[in-house]
Amino acid sequence: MAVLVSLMVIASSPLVALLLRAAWVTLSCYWLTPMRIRRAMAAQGVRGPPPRPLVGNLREVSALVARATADDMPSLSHDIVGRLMPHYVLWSGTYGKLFVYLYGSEPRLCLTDTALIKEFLSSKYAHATGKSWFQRQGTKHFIGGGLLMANGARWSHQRHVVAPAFMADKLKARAVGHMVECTKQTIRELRDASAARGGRREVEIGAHMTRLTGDIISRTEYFPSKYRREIRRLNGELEAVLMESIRRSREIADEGRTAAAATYGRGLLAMLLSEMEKKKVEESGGEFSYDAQLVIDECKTFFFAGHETSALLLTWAIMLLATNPAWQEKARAEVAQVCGDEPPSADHLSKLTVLQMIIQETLRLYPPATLLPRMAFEDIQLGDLRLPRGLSVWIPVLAIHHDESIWGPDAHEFRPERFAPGARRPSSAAGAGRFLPFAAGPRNCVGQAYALVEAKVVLAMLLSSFRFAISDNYRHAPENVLTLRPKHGVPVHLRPLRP
Ligand code: HEM
Repeated sequence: MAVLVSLMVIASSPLVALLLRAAWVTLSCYWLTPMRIRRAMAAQGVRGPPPRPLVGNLREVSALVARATADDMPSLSHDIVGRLMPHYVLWSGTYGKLFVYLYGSEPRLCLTDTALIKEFLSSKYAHATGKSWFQRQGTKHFIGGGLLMANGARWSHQRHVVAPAFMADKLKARAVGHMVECTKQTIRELRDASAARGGRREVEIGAHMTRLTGDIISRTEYFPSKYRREIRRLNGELEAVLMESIRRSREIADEGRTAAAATYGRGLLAMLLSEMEKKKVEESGGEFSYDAQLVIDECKTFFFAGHETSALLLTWAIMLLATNPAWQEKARAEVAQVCGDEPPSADHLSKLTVLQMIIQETLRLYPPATLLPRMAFEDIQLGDLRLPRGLSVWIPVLAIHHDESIWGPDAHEFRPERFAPGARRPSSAAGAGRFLPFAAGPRNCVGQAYALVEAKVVLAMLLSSFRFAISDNYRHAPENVLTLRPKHGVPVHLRPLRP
């Protein structure tokens, strides 16, 4: 009795109460809630590996991935799921394709059923799902409140503002010309680089594609020129450059009081600035408005979301063409027939169907984003499943793209003909949920049309300028560092086709 009384006295002290509360919150966040969610899934027959306190199954995931990617692949095989997602292969084999594991304290449900994926990514759950606290924390200092990590009403508002900049007709009107000009410059650099190698003519094409897509997005969206180079190292300076650019644009608009859109010009940055101006003039008093920091976050989001992913698509496509000369010739012949000696124009693009098939097949085998994560912010009924609030749903895009039960026994082979017009279309309604390089539903990639136009323009121009073959120095070692990339780059031999 005396012990109980002393405990009650101690607990009534404010400091101790605070400490007890902190301990309770920590215990609840890191163990009790994840365990409750895990039990709720187990009650529905969805199981998974037993977790450890605090780390969950994190150590196993890290150890399995480290072991699987320690060496290069022995052959140029596209069967890469076991290498990049060994935990998926292990646990889906043990517990079935629907399983739960704990990434640290975050319970994650692995979802591969294509009908359920289609429903889950539909507009029905656009506001009930989003980016988790962990994800947002990880990118907070990088892309901040930009579209990629926004949730709920803020996300809708931001998406509504930026989406028009990426409509197909706008792209055709202004982006194709920038893409052609930037690619011409890269072709000159590639000619010089391969000539300088004195006969060997080998270049690491990935580095050139990264520079090229960086140039294209910054020029298309009218980002300041300083934006274009070594963006990662310049993160702080970059903010200052953008801030200065925003300040000057606003001063000009204030002096002239001209319509903001006309003053700022066109493109993403211009649209964001005029949106900011509009809110300032209207003094909307609404819950949401763009301020300078959010404009900066949005610009950075678009640069990072649209730069690396596009470069990887181009790099993997060149690797696949360099190792499949028959498809390379077929695509080159199509470009010659459609474009003649001209650079590709907006009108040519829809006629480049072989190139389109090659791009789709590249995105299937090597999707730059291998996973789609979405957190359930409220309880969700998905088919027969009840997903409790706080559960993260992970869609393993790479595994779905390589699934033999969906794509057939040749799922790991490069066969662009599966995307031929008239072939059984994976992107058709019946196949929705199985081809997800750009996600799906209202929260899909807002830059999808831009990325596809860019890939066609660049590949068409490279194909008509060079014949490429993979170098003996190529080491096939795909790795997943946020995006799916070739660990040692892609060295190719280039043979110029025109003087
Ligand atoms: C081959 C190139 C590309 C691929 C494979 C790709 C893939 C994706 C994927 C899978 C998502 C969904 C991510 C998620 O919700 O977790 C996404 C979103 C996004 N992408 Fe792309 N992307 C590409 C190019 C681009 C380009 C060129 C831009 C911009 C110019 C862009 C801007 C964005 C933005 C802003 C989002 C967030 C959209 C939202 O949450 O509403 N992407 N992308």
